[in-house]
Amino acid sequence: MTNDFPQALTIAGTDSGGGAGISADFKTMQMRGVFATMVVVAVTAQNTLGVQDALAMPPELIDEQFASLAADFKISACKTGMLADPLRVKTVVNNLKRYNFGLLTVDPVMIAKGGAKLLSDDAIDVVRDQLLPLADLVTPNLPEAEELTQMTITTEATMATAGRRLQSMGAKNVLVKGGHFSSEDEANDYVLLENGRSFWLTSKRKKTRNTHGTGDTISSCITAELAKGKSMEEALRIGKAYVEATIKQGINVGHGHGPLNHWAKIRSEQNEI
Ligand SMILES: Nc1ncnc2c1ncn2[C@@H]1O[C@H](COP(=O)(O)OP(=O)(O)O)[C@@H](O)[C@H]1O
Ligand SMILES: Cc1ncc(COP(=O)(O)OP(=O)(O)O)c(N)n1
Repeated sequence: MTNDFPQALTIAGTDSGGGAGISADFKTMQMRGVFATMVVVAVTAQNTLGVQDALAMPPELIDEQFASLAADFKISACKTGMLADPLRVKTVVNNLKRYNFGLLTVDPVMIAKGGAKLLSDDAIDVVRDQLLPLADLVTPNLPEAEELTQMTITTEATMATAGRRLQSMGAKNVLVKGGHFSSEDEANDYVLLENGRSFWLTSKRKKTRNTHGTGDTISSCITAELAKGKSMEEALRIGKAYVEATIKQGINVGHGHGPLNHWAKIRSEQNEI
C-alpha cells in the first residue's frame, strides 16, 4: 500500500469562526492539494469580532495526538501556530524532537487582530530559545519580530536587521511579514534564505478590513508547498501569491475583520484545472 500523497501537519489552535488558526490552515492546505492533519494545542471561541474565550489542551492529549499521527502518516512538512503558554510550547518542542514530521515552519503567533493574547508573555523566551532553533522557516509579523529580537522595526532596513537576528537565533530561513508596516500602498515581506541570499516579496496593499487569518494562510500555504517538494524559495513565492489572491479576491463574512477567500486562485494558475 502506498502512502505517497503529500501530507502536512498544523500544530496550532482552532478558530470557531473559521478564519484563522487550524481552520485557515486546513482550508489552505486543501486548496493547495495537500492532505492536512492537525495537533490541536488550544481551542478558541472566536469570530470576526475577536476572541471571546480560549482553553489550552492538556499536555498528555497533545502528546497523544502527535503519537497518533506518527503511527500512521507520512508527513513531510509541518507548521506551528497558536501555542498558548510555556508548558504547551515545551510539549510541542519535545514532540518535534521525538518524531520526524519533515520541514518545520514556525509561525510565532502572539496576539490576534482584536488584541487577545494567544501566547502568554512568559512563553516568548521559550519560543525563542527552544522552538526557533528547530525551525526551517520562521514567519513573524512585525510585532512578533520585535518581541523576538527586542528591537524596534519601522523601516525596511530594520526589517532586514531583524531577519538576520532571527537567523542568528537558529531559524534557517526567515520571512519577516510586512502587513503591519506603515506603508499605505504596499505590503512587502522580507526574506532571508539559509544560503545568505535575501529578497523582497512585494504586493500592493488592498484597503480592506477582511484580513483575518493572513498570517496563518501564508504560513500554511508555504508548508503545503514544502510538503509537495517545492524549494524554500518557490514555496515562499507561492505563499505570497496565494495570500495576496485570498485578500484581493475577498469575500464578506461576519461583522468585524472578515476572513479571506480561500477559494481564490493565484493569477498564474487561473487557467489550470
Ligand atoms: N491589506 C493587505 N493587502 C495585501 N497584502 C496584505 C495585506 N495585509 C497583509 N498582507 C500580507 O499578508 C501576509 C500576512 O501579513 P501580516 O499582517 O504581516 O501577518 P499576520 O497576519 O501574522 O499579522 C503578508 O504577506 C502581508 O504582506
Ligand atoms: C487560533 C488562532 N490562531 C492564530 C490566530 C492569528 O492568526 P493571524 O493569521 O495572525 O490572523 P489575525 O488574528 O491577525 O487576524 C488567531 N486569531 N486564532
